[in-house]
Amino acid sequence: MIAVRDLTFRYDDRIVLDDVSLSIPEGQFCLLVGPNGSGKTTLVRHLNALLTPDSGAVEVDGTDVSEAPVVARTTVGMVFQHPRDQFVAATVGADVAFGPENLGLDRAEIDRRVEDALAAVGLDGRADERLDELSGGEQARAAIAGALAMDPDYLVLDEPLAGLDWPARERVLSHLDSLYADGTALLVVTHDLRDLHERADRVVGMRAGRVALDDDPETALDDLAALGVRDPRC
Ligand SMILES: Nc1ncnc2c1ncn2[C@@H]1O[C@H](COP(=O)(O)OP(=O)(O)OP(=O)(O)O)[C@@H](O)[C@H]1O
Repeated sequence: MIAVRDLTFRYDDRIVLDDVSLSIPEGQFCLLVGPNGSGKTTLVRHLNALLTPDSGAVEVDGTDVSEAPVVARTTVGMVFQHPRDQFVAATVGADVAFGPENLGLDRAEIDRRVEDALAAVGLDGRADERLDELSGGEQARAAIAGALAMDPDYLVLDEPLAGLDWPARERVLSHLDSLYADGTALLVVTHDLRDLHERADRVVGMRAGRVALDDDPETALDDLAALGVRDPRC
């Protein structure tokens, strides 16, 4: 379980997360919604210790992530909205292999994970291409592949479908389905609930740094407009 307890965080003097408490159980498919600037990205960046709380704590499977950031980053995979920021290598294959290499896996296992992850996002056969020569959507898919190759227990995706063409979108959704079926917890930050709402177990909504909504997807529908989120049925 990911347990966020009484988390408060400021940028400079401005409170961006205000006493947030939230638990995400193993295997749950949870959507995180809310208006621009409500604190969604700031919250998820705490889940694997990319940010440190001013007060409160985040625990993953009972371990405080600030005390064990490497364990947290292995257990909680993260795909950001601007994939360029998260690449560490020049080519697609080297970047996707980077995480598994750091887990100390043997070469055959690394190669298998890279191959599977690239196939899952439709980038098979493109391992040797330079990341800076890919389109925005292809970069987004490479970033997702990087997280998939880590085989995390919890996977956080910030707007994973934005900018993807229809076949890539379908491929990513179908891969999310199989991860979920295999027991991976998914936390998807999004402004667009289409194709996600019906898959989710839960919708959490943020407003001004606080949790303003936490409900099952059907019940949450009535409260989406108040959070500036479009009803996926419209
Ligand atoms: N590096 C930073 N330095 C200072 N303020 C920041 C920084 N990053 C975010 N903020 C501020 O923190 C607040 C919350 O930002 P955050 O990115 O968490 O919101 P969000 O809900 O993810 O928004 P969006 O839907 O636009 O992605 C915003 O007001 C933003 O301006």
